[in-house]
Amino acid sequence: MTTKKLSISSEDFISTFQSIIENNEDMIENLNLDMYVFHSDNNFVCYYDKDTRLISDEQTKSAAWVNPLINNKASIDHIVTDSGVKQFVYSCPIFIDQHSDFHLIVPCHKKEDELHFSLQILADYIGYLVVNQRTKEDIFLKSEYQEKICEATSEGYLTINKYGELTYLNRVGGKILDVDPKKATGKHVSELFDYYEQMIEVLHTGKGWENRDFFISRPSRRIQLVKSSIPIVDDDNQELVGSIFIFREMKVVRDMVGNIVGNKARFDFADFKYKNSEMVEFVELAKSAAKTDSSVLIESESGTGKELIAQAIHNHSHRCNGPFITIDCSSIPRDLVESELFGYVEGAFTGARKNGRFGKFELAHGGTIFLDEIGEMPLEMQSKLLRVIQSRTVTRIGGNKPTPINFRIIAATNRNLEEEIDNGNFRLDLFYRLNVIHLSIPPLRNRLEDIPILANLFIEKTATREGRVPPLLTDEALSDLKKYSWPGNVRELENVMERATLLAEDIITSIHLPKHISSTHTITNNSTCIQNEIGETSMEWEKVEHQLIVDTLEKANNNKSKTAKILGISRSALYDKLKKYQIK
Ligand SMILES: Nc1ncnc2c1ncn2[C@@H]1O[C@H](COP(=O)(O)OP(=O)(O)OP(=O)(O)O)[C@@H](O)[C@H]1O
Repeated sequence: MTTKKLSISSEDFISTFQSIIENNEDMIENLNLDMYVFHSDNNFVCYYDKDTRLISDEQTKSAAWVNPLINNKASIDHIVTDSGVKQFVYSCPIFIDQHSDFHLIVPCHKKEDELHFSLQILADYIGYLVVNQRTKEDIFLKSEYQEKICEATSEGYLTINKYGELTYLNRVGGKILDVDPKKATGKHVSELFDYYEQMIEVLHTGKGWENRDFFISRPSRRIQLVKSSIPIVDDDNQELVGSIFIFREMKVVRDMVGNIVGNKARFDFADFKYKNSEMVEFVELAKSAAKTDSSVLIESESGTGKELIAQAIHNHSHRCNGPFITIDCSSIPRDLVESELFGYVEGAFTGARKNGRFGKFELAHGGTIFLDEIGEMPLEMQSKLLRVIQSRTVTRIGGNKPTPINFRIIAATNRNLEEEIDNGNFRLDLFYRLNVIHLSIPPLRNRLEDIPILANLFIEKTATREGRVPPLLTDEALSDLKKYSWPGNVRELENVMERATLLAEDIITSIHLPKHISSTHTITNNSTCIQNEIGETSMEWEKVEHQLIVDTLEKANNNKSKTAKILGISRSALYDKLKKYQIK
């Protein structure tokens, strides 16, 4: 085994030498000798003057005579000093971790084996103290570093010894567990925590675990923790000496996940544009719904702004700082709905992730859960959802512990749920639970006065995105927009205006609108001619758009959210386009 060489400076050496002199005054006085210390590279380190009893690191006396004495062996030599005096010199290597970095050189008038023996003991003692001092400093520094790291982290750290006694708890840990680290240290975990059995289990099995979740009862509250445990084994005898526990509050983990996944509501009521009096009433009702914590059911046609209103309600409610979790019940594969909503524990089914997974309900803790297209939810899931709403708890698939969740539900559908109930597709009891506050957004065809404001909003949005001046919407085009029935509501208008803005230069006229909306082709020969021209231009545009979508999809590895983001359109707009161009 190679010994690691301890690096030690002359300054450190002198300070250790100094403390030996001070602490062993009698012995040093008895020796009554001047002492030199040299480094193995023949450099002078320090000198102890027996008369003044001081150590000096200034080479006041020439010591060239000492050079031949510096070697790894203890020796006694009869030499002539620089001043011409003949004397014996004892040379004793000072071993520091088996390396003789320093040498104790002691001139003396007569040769005494016993004295040489005592000096070698002194040299060994110096070596021992230097190592000891350095090790103590290293250990101190290491534990200081470790403590500083543990205190600076946002996670809770706790250590127990092999007897199950708490040996360390950091400040964050103390706060999470509602325990004073100073008072708790030294106590057995069974006196401190109600989940101590899992902690002791690590000491019995010697096996740690990662990211398990726990519920613990504290005097003031019940909290859910995510915890990992690392057993500590003594390298020398392979004995288990304790365990470290690292933990976080689940709430913090959820917030973190939420921030990464982007579970935030973006829209506010100010983003909702309208003029129509029915809409004024609707928004007032939605605003008062925001002040309550009751479930809301929004039943409206597709594209009317249900999600926008759900986000605005959340942002206007006392839950505005909590997560806003959207679940699109129509897009989750049937057999994945349960795990998406409620999560699962490790080993719940083949292919289940190690350590299990959160469900969307858990992620919504403290916030709002938006169940979009609730009418598409499979019947068997409806009863599970009802249970969750009633009990306000979620049990992960394969688990047996219900987790209390604080959430508010806003559900939306473009189906007529009462009809679905009559047809046996929707549970009446779930409908009652969801329909505490009922909201319905009027379809766009019933609020023509909203068309100009919305059309201009979308023209501006597209032009800004393209870095252009927004084109002017002509009365002719506006009149066409008002005549159309808008089955796809505001979303359809948004797409039409986006397309028109891209096709037009300074003004948007009828010719920039899709054939089924535009009146141009029915008016004059001249217009028909223009229509034909524009028809070709539109076809050109569609070709370009088609290719653009295909290329972007390829770039985004067929990830639709990413593709929609790159193209600067909503996911649903992308789906519409995929359908339109029959892109699989
Ligand atoms: N009054 C409005 N003011 C501004 N934008 C609106 C308004 N209504 C709808 N929108 C916009 O229309 C688009 C469709 O809205 P949203 O997705 O909320 O509709 P939806 O009713 O949830 O649709 P679906 O039923 O298909 O899920 C969004 O881009 C939204 O911002």
